[in-house]
Amino acid sequence: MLLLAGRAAPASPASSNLADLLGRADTIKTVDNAAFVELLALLDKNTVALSATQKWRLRYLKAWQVAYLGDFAKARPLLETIIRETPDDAIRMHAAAALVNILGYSHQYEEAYTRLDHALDELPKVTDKDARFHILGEASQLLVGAGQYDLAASYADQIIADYPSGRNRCIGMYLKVHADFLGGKSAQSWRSQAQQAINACTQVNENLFADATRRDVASFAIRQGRTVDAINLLESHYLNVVKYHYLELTSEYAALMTEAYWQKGDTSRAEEFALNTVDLAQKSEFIEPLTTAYQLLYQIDRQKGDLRDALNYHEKYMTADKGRLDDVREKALAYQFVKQQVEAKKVELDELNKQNQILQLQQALDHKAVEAGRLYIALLLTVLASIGLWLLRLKRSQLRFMRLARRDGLTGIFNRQHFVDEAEQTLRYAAKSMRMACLILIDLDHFKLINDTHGHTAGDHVLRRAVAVCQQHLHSCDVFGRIGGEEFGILLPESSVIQALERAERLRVAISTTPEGESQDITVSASFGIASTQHEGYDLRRLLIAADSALYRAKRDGRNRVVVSGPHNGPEADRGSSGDHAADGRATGDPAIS
Ligand SMILES: Nc1nc2c(ncn2[C@@H]2O[C@H](COP(=O)(O)OP(=O)(O)OP(=O)(O)O)[C@@H](O)[C@H]2O)c(=O)[nH]1
Repeated sequence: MLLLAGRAAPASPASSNLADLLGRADTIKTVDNAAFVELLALLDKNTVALSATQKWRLRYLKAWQVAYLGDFAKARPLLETIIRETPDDAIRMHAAAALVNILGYSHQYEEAYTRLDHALDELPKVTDKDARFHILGEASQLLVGAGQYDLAASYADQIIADYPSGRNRCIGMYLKVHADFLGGKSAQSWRSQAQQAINACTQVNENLFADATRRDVASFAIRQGRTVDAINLLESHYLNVVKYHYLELTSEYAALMTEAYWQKGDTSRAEEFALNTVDLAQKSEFIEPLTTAYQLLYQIDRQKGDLRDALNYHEKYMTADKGRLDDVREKALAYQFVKQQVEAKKVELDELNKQNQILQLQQALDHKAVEAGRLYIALLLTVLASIGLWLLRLKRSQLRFMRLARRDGLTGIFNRQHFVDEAEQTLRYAAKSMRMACLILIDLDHFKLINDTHGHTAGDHVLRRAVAVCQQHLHSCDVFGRIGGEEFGILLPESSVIQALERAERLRVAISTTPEGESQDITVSASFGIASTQHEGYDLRRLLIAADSALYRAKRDGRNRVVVSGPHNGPEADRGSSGDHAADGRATGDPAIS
């Protein structure tokens, strides 16, 4: 893996601005590591003056330096603490990228992919372009190792999209070309893409990445059998590559030169570069160039007929190739394992989310059910209230109809039927309790004449007034009703004949007395007939007949008088023993009661 580090002018020792120093330190860490270390020491002495974020940044740079020196065991917990504790997204992303890098170097692929996955999950919220570049670059390189070339290319594409120019665009383009090359996309378009990457990197003096791209271009040429092109390209840049002291790239160049010269038939040059590759690759355990070199040394010795050496190299080749294949398999397996775990977690999370959704729906349904229940209750109460109201109205109208059915329309007192019912009930009670009762029948005198003389309305008025007068003299237990046109009945419970006679006489006087303020033109009087249970018994029919008979006699005897029915009141009796209760009353009044 290539180092994805900044490159800038060395720090000015005169700079007193700690924030600037911090920024500068970040950019020179690989270009001038010694100056970088000095800056770290300077910043470390001035930590008090640093803000919280700057302190985290300094901690990250110090951890990075530990990793850069190759002390992965020490660097790892430092980076892990930063990832866990820093509130700054960009610093966390840089630390995660550095950790992924050292985990990859240490062949701890499973953890490297897991860390990478977490960091990539967080990436959408990271706005710092450098932090995005760092993790995307590491992702692209690590995924190439797992054989995930398309994915690696897509992360490189994101870097290219983030940077329209400059160093990071060069690196993005290199990563893209490299992933596409390993992914087998070696078409004509790839060659022009590779050229563009070389140009982009040369423009910004990133010769290392330009030469790394040339490595792929040369490898591509060897694959196509364009051996001379490959040798020319490799030879013209090999010395430059050596100067980087970047052993991985140098050993790869040497291995390619071995292949190219072998393909060309230049066995001695091929052997020279193969031994060179072995020397370089052994130092740094770069297994792929080593495999290539051993394989060719075996072939060269076999061609030379040096079978013992050939066998020796073949064994080394087999061992190196096994190691290479194991490493490739390990990376691929680790990637697949992490991917599966992530998928499983996702499924688990989806399942939890679904359960959550179901719960929420359930709650919503319960809520709706409660609401519906409330609505039903409200509806029920409304229906019940309506029914109650309706029943009340029905009862009222029933009562009104009953009253109308029982009352006389003109005077408001009981009509004939109701009077009969009530009187019969009162008489039954009186009979049971052996108490006397009397029935008085009242008939207005010459009422037809009043109607004829003063009109029907005046007649109605006379009727209402006569009723009102009677009501003034009634007791609460008396039963009062209109029997016919101008005829009324009063049943007096617990009343003797004498009492009935007295009360009838009071009524007679009251009716015939014209109230003050009323016209004296209308002369009103009434005749009264009284029957008592003492003589007639408690049958209403008999009482009515007897009272009517007495009333008839009152009319016959001159009206405006009271006559009591009874044996003493017969035509003879009237004048006999009783001495005629209703003596000579005239229409003018003054009835004589004996
Ligand atoms: N204004 C009015 N007149 C009524 C009503 N009901 C009955 N009448 C009248 O009352 C009169 C009763 O007349 P009659 O039966 O001849 O008796 P009268 O004229 O009172 O004579 P005597 O009973 O013999 O004194 C009739 O002319 C009826 O039309 C009513 O509700 N209003």
